[in-house]
Amino acid sequence: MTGLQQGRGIGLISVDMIEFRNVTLAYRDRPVLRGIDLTVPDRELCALIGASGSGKTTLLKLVNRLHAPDSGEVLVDGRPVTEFPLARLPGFIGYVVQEGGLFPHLSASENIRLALELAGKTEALERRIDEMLELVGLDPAIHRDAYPAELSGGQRQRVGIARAFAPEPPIVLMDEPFSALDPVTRTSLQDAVVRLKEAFGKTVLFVTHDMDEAIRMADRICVLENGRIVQNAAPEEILKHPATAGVRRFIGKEKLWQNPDLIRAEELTAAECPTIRPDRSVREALRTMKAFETETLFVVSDEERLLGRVTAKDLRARFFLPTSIARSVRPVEAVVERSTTFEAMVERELYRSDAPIAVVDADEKLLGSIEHATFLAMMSRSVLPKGAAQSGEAA
Ligand SMILES: Nc1ncnc2c1ncn2[C@@H]1O[C@H](COP(=O)(O)OP(=O)(O)OP(=O)(O)O)[C@@H](O)[C@H]1O
Repeated sequence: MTGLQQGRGIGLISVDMIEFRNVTLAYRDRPVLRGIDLTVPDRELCALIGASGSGKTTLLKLVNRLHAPDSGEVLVDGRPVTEFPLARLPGFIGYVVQEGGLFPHLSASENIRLALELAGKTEALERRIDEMLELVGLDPAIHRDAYPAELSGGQRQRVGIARAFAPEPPIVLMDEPFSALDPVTRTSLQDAVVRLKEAFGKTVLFVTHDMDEAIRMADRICVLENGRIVQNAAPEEILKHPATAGVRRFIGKEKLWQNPDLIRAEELTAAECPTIRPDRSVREALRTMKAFETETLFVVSDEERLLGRVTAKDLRARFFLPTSIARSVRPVEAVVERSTTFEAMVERELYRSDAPIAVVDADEKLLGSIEHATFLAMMSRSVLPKGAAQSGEAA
């Protein structure tokens, strides 16, 4: 839902986009942000990532005016943030910090109610509070009257998230909200935020140190180094083509392999994939197999469309017959499109057969094949369910 449709009463806003235009900022003459140009499109989650001191938090705080740039502009929906009345910002921009940033003297429900009231919401507050607590996985009957000191770190964080999203602000800023949490709570809250963002259509700017978190949650990852953006791209692009040595180090060597949803069939496809036409003789097929040291050949039409495959075992039985291979062509069990992810291939349990996997384009033209050994090697490098990897090795 757009700002206009929500009728926030702060002008004719129709898109919830954040823009930084050539923003610079220095603390006591020490440059912290050096010419930042960044657009966070409507409804996207952008993760700001970078080493400690690279300027992430400072950049984030420019949006809700906790800092002001020395030069350049910060725009929300094309309007400088300085035009938005400070008093209305809480209803317009949600803000979550580490440990939730709750008011300690207010209960969970009072913390959320205050955010709703500041945003000018007056109706059905109690129902809204309970709904929000439930959305972040807290039981209102147990937690609504608890004070922050009576909640665990993860629960405080959940209340903080509920409070930020409760007024349905079009923009949510999150500053390392999960860094103090154990991995299980962390994952569950990461999923909760992505769910809330999708459900309410929010634009989220999210500061993190953790590349796994960024990959899991973000539509775009913006890497900061020393006050400059060195790369701003989709997680897949960052993993496959890190722009600088610094980004590469930040990602770590194995990160791509740990994200099988980002690896595509075409990247595993062997360049050399011998094929044969269906009118060729059995002898020719066997000769080709011998030359390429393979036990199977894909059969393709003159237009390179995949028709099936032949195996050496089947053909040897017909060796003395002066016939074409046409009658020995069998269907290909495993066919994937070039963009199919490795994760999807594992879900289809393609590791169970030792036949090569055919990779085709949208017109079913054969592009190449993925060897069984390549598939298994990938599985052993990836963090896939152990059972899957083991049964693959046994196949
Ligand atoms: N109020 C301030 N006064 C002076 N210097 C500051 C102030 N706030 C931040 N800095 C400096 O600005 C630089 C960037 O700080 P910032 O908090 O934006 O970095 P960050 O990337 O978010 O770091 P971290 O990951 O450690 O939170 C740091 O060198 C910090 O010391």
